[in-house]
Amino acid sequence: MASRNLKRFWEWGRKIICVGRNYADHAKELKNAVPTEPVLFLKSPSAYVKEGSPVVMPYYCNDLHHEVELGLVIGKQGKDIAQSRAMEHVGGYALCLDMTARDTQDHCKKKGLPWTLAKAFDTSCPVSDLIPKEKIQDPGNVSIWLKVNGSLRQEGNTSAMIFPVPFLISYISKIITLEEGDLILTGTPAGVASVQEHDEMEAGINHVISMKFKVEKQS
Ligand SMILES: O=C([O-])CC(=O)C(=O)O
Ligand SMILES: [Mg+2]
Repeated sequence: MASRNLKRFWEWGRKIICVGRNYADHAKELKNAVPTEPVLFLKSPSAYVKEGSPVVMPYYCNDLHHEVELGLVIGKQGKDIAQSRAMEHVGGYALCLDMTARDTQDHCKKKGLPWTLAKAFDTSCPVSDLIPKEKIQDPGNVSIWLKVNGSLRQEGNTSAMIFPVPFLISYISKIITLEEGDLILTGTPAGVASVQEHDEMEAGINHVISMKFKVEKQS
């Protein structure tokens, strides 16, 4: 039994584990090779932001990108989880944005540096409310979309993931123990692009949830 209510998982201060390049169309649009193993990175728990508060572009960033992603909220602790049991560890879902300082990431890639400044800054992880597990019958067939100022920028289906959800949970849990309240971001489909100060991003999962966030610049 959960000791706390998973409904406010973003307040738990737990890990945010992100999968990169999990859609071939997105890997290609950024001229990255399609991976043969998952690409993993972390966000800080202070990256969480909820509807009503803005996404704040860091002072060193001049090219902030949106990435809409399906999030898996872990409901049960586990290590070395078999793929066949992976879904038992999912307590629910969340719609997430993996906000990325793309210019900073390009710099880090060229210099062989970690992506922390590009990916883990405060407000880099806008999240929806918890989506109850039963509202998503199959995490391998979910349509996600994102608009900026009303124009559609990203539209994808999780069926296009290179590494599907049970594989990701099993793979990650061999390396990092999954705990209740952790969040896994499963990667973004194609269409990532820049947002500017005062832009409004709206993202959704058809018939399930939608959310809006304004962009501000750090002073
Ligand atoms: O920054 C990137 O392109 C990697 C990533 O997060 C994703 O594919 O979702
Ligand atoms: Mg991403």
